[in-house]
Amino acid sequence: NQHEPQSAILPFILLVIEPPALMALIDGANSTSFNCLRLLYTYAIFLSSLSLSIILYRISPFHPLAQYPGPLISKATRLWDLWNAYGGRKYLYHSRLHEMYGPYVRTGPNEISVTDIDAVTQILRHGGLGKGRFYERIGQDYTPPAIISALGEVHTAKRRVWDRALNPTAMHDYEPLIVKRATQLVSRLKEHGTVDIGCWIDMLTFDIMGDLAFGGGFEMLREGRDVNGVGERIRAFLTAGNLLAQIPWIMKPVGFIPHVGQAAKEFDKFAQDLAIQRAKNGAAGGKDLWYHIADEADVEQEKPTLQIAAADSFVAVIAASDTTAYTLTSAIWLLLSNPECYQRVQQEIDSVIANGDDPFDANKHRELHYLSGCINETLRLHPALPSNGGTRQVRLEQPGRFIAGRYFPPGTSISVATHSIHRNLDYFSHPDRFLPERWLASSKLEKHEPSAFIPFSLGPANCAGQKFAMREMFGVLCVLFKSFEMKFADGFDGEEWPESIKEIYIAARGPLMVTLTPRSHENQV
Ligand code: HEM
Repeated sequence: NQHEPQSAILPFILLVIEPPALMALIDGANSTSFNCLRLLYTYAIFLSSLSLSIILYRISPFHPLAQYPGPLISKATRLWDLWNAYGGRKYLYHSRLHEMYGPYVRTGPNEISVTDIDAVTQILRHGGLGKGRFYERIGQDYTPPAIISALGEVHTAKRRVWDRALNPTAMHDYEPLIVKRATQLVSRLKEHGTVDIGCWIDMLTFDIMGDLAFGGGFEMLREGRDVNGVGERIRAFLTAGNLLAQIPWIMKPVGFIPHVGQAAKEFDKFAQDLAIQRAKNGAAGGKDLWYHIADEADVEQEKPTLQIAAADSFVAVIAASDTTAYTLTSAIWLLLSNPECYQRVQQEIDSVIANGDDPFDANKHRELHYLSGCINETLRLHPALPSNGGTRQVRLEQPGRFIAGRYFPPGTSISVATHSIHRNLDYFSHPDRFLPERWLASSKLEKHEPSAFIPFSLGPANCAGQKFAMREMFGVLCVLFKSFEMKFADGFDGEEWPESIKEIYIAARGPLMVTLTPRSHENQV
């Protein structure tokens, strides 16, 4: 069948009962005794002939996706991508496939990976394809409905709230909290000297989101570690989600495995406890993200329950912390690996942000053209969601779709290969090189296709926190470059660092060991 099952439960029951039922049917009344070996043979023959027939159909010219090129193993089974996802390098494997086969590659029996930006725009924009089966399942099986898994009108209503929570006026309210945390980061870093800078930036972004989404309480910077294991829990959740996303219909039965089901429940309970604490203690200062998400101003017709507000606020922590921290860490790695860019960006920051200025001032950020180029170049080379999150889908119950002149039958999943698009020679000259100046008006580079730059995705479900993330990244880099001279720590092999990057839905990274020396004319934030 070209359609994957909706849930594994019915197929699983059928697979278990069909062989003995067949045996009973064939033996009929002649059966005198139960023969264990014969039952095993029947299972083996039944399951192998079923698997073989499915595989033969999938790789045959009769399959509706037969015209799309791709490796035989990917056409035959999703297990191969599951294996690649397990190693965290699936996005790199897909990039290689695109180099070999072109902009449309069959990466699963019913999945196409796309790098053609015309198609990607049509897929993600209004009226394009909805979020795929993975999002549906996490919404149904694992979490109360939160923005990331919401579909249709529910998504539109939630998005309205999120857009209000992250508009310029709201962001202005958040600034004192962010500045306070950035100042704390600088003083904590001064106590150390040589640090895993990625880890400290992670603690900064988690503390900021803890303050904004739940009124505080993470206190990672103060303690110098992830006290409540928030980051660990989130990464474990994302790692599992990333694997389940490869075969979404298996999610429900996986939830019945005691340990997994328990972990999901604990995850929910953790968010609920934080929400109860925020509802009781109030904000860490002024209006925060929770104020909007929980609709404390009573603007919406329907106020969310505590459970739903908790789920959405926890999405804020998940969506905003590791993504921003990974991008900032990558920016530092790229700048340390390109000393001339490091010098230039530091000079620019020094000339625009005077001592005592607010490094989070958006008006100042507009003058930092080269820093803006560095951040864009980081997002291009190291997108925090290398595969743009989960797949989109031509819905089973609807007719097939023509996208950029190609036909996609009902049930087709489509994966947007962001990493591959960003490094595509058709869209960017010297695509693998860190060239911040390509983003400057004076750039002479031949190929530069801004529409192929999609680190925050596109369309109605693009990143709700894009402006917030940019403001935070500009501010944190200004603070760090004003406060410290940075270099790779002695004995640390900077060149090897990209090898540590793994995709766990978002990108995760290994330690980036950096030695920090306070600058003489440091900035007071
Ligand atoms: C450099 C940092 C960031 C990057 C690269 C990034 C990227 C993305 C991408 C690619 C998506 C689409 C994911 C999908 O469809 O599954 C997304 C969704 C989202 N992001 Fe971000 N993000 C960043 C930071 C943030 C921040 C700081 C916030 C909040 C303060 C945030 C909130 C969200 C939300 C709520 C969604 C879901 C939007 C929806 O479904 O309508 N993100 N982000």
